[in-house]
Amino acid sequence: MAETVSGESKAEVKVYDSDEELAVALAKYTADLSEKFCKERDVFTVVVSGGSLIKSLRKLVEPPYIDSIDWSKWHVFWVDERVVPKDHPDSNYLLAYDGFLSKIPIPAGNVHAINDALSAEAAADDYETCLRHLVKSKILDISEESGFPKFDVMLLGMGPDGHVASLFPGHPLVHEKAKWVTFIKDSPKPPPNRITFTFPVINSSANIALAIVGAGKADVVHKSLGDDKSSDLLPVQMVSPEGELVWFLDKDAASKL
Ligand SMILES: O=C(O)[C@H](O)[C@@H](O)[C@H](O)[C@H](O)COP(=O)(O)O
Repeated sequence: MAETVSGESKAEVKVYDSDEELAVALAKYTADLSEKFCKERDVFTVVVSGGSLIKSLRKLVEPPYIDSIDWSKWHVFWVDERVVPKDHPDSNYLLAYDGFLSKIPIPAGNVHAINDALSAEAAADDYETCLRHLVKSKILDISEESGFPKFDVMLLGMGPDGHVASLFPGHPLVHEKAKWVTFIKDSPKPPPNRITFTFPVINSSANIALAIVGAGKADVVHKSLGDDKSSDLLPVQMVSPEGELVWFLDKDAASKL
């Protein structure tokens, strides 16, 4: 059973007894949104991070969801990507392919990975161009409020330092206001070269799920959801979508709340 802890913002915080229960709930959450957006828009735009999030999505590619979801309507994107070849062990594409994409009947053209032949800077520009085309073709929604693309859902992890996407604490990229996609060449988490969505894009989302497991994240979860806002905001605290934000925590990650 999930316990819902009320956060101080409009975010909903759900705590699960185990990593397994969290994975079941995250699958249902995603499948329910898929049904809603496929009905409303006839497409479903889904953004994933790398890291442990992909493991947390494992129940989505098992019955009943593997059979009930209309995968042909899905368009998949990465909130951040390491600038390495797609078959490199550090690639977020490869992680998602092995854990998720290889198991579902999604059209290859609906999987929007970066161009791994380009430099970080060029790959970021190229990915932004790809998003602009998808806005023109009405696959990707645009926020009337912000003018930035509005994804149906972002399924994100958080690092133990409070980073989300490749937006790290204290890095100037957290303040980017104009670009949709940008690049980083000095990521404190290896590998150093990455591309990342910016906060204006992240925060234009219709839905964001933050899936966080393990005791190693407990301190930062406590800081993020606690009252003490005296120091600079962590990137995860800057996640504040137009739509709904749900934190999915296992009890270890929530142990200091
Ligand atoms: O490319 C990346 O590094 C990820 O996209 C990154 O943003 C990840 O989501 C967090 O670092 C959390 O990763 P963990 O859940 O593995 O700690």
